[in-house]
Amino acid sequence: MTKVELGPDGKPVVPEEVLGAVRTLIEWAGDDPSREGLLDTPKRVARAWLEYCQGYADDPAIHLSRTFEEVGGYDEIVMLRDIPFQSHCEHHMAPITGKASIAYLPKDRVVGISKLARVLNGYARRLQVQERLTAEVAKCIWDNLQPHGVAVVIDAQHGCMTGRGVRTPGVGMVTSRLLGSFLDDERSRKEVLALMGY
Ligand SMILES: Nc1nc2c(ncn2[C@@H]2O[C@H](COP(=O)(O)OP(=O)(O)OP(=O)(O)O)[C@@H](O)[C@H]2O)c(=O)[nH]1
Ligand SMILES: [Zn+2]
Repeated sequence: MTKVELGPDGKPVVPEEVLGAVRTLIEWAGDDPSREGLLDTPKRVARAWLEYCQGYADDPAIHLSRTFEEVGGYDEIVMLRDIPFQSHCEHHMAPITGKASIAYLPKDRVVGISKLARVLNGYARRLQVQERLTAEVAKCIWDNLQPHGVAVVIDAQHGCMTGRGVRTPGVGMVTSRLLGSFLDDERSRKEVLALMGY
């Protein structure tokens, strides 16, 4: 990721070529980038995209580096259900809006529960396809916590299918990645999917 400089107002400085690119897009789309309402738009758009893509500056594995072992012998499923998130599809840079359920079956140690949502955001705030997002979140938890099982299910709507193209508002894309005991053991798989509400 390009190093971002902060201006005196504490906001990111936007290079002239980025401003120019947004101006060109506005013009190409049919509007006049020099009219008053659009004058500051390139700067806002550029800064907004830095936020949408904040994940490039994040190493999601770091969020899983602090674990706790004293959990009273708890060795059942730990889950964050229906975490709302936003991402952007890498094909159209259109919003992907949805919810993710993330579960793992701990082996000896657990992680602070907010960290699962942080891992999700670290990968979601990039240009994505939903399949890769699902797989990356699962792999990060699998590699770093080395649990007995990991399950990630994402249900999301794609702006490129609602606001344009095929225009099918309301349709959800569902993806899942199950690893370890959630993949191998039918009883565990059924239990985790039932807890997620599937
Ligand atoms: N598998 C998958 N497809 C996605 C995702 N996000 C967007 N897409 C699809 O990416 C595809 C890109 O297809 P193209 O034919 O190259 O692009 P397009 O002409 O804009 O396609 P339409 O959206 O059908 O108008 C579309 O079918 C999108 O629905 C995603 O996360 N996963
Ligand atoms: Zn798309």
